[in-house]
Amino acid sequence: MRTLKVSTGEQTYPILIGRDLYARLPEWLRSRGIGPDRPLMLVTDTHVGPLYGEKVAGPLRAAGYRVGEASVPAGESSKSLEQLSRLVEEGLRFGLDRQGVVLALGGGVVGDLAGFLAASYMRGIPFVQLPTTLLAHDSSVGGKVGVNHPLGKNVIGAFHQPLMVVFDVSTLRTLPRREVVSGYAEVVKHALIADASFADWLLRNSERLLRLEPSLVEEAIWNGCRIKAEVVSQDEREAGLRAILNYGHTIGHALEAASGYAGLTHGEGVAIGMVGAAMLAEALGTARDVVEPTKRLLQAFHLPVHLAGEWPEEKLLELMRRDKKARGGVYAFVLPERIGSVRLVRGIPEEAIRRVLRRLKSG
Ligand SMILES: NC(=O)c1ccc[n+]([C@@H]2O[C@H](COP(=O)([O-])OP(=O)(O)OC[C@H]3O[C@@H](n4cnc5c(N)ncnc54)[C@H](O)[C@@H]3O)[C@@H](O)[C@H]2O)c1
Ligand SMILES: O=C(O)C(=O)C[C@@H](O)[C@H](O)[C@H](O)COP(=O)(O)O
Ligand SMILES: [Zn+2]
Repeated sequence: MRTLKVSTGEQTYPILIGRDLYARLPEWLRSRGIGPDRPLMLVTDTHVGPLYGEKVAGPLRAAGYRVGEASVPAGESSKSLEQLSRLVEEGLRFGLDRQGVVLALGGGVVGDLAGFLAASYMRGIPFVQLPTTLLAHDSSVGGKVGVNHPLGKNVIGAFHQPLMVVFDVSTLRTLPRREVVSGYAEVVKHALIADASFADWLLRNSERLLRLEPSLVEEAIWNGCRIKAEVVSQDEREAGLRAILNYGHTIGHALEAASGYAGLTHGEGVAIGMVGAAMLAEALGTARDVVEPTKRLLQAFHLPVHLAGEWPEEKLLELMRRDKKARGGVYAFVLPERIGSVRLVRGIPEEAIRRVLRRLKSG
């Protein structure tokens, strides 16, 4: 098992990465001060629950914990106020009180939704992240929790750090191929923003990583979590530095919202968004030779690098003006300086973004 730590001003919590870890949850919960007198509510989705729900709940019940279970429909549309409200109802019926703890078992959708449940339920109770997708190496770390709104991605949410992150990588065996590919977008993002040698390593090992060779996948997840943990530990609430984790997300989030959270996965949107940001940097003259290496790395993981189909330009621009990094409707993008380094740039001219959107469409 590999471990990492996230240290914000107020708390420090562990990230545990390894195989067949759920049997040790009772021991780790107790070490974090959560004994069997505390009610636990396991939140999962309709794909993950039948596969791994019992693997999590079984050892906890055997150790004397009372475990309630709630499941949401699999997919991005469950990151909604409606599902949040349903989970609150399930929590109340189960008897989840202020001593309670939420266990988020699933990908980023469950992690963000159940995390926001924990952040808001009775004004805040603890939660544990149990990620089951590759992409969730990102979403389970750092405490950004929330739900979507038709007019903007993640616009209802909070910062609420988990008690711990337990990433049992054995769960990745059942992940559909499209979600494996999608998850690598955020791994690639972590390399592109902070670690050029990790980017080289990813390029050299892409085929083995796509085949989910266990030791390599663990190495990739560990490195992605390491980079994320370092950034979050320096700037928990995105006062400055943390914005670099949003590389590729100005365009990516606009694409997700414009498609009604149904057209493409988060990772696919981020992949296209990173190519767009690299194009923007080259067009504005703030970086050279970033588009081709970015595309090469994404394509090595079979990720999309251009926009297929019809996309409403005006709507995308409107969504980007409302992006959380924007101020007063002025566009803000995280742009590459070179492979392994990015920075937040405000005041991007609209015409430059239009040209990039057209270039992304033309392939
Ligand atoms: N909070 C953050 O910092 C952060 C970071 C990155 C992404 N996100 C959010 O994460 C979400 C995307 O997460 P995701 O890509 O994990 O999607 P997801 O949670 O929808 O999971 C993808 C699909 O895989 C299924 N699945 C999950 N684990 C499985 C397993 N082990 N075996 C079989 N099927 C499994 C799910 O049921 C779902 O159908 C987005 O909403 C995005 O905004 C948040
Ligand atoms: O943790 C962060 O900070 C990130 O930006 C990580 C992103 O990968 C993630 O998608 C996050 O949810 C986006 O945050 P948002 O504030 O742009 O909604
Ligand atoms: Zn993301």
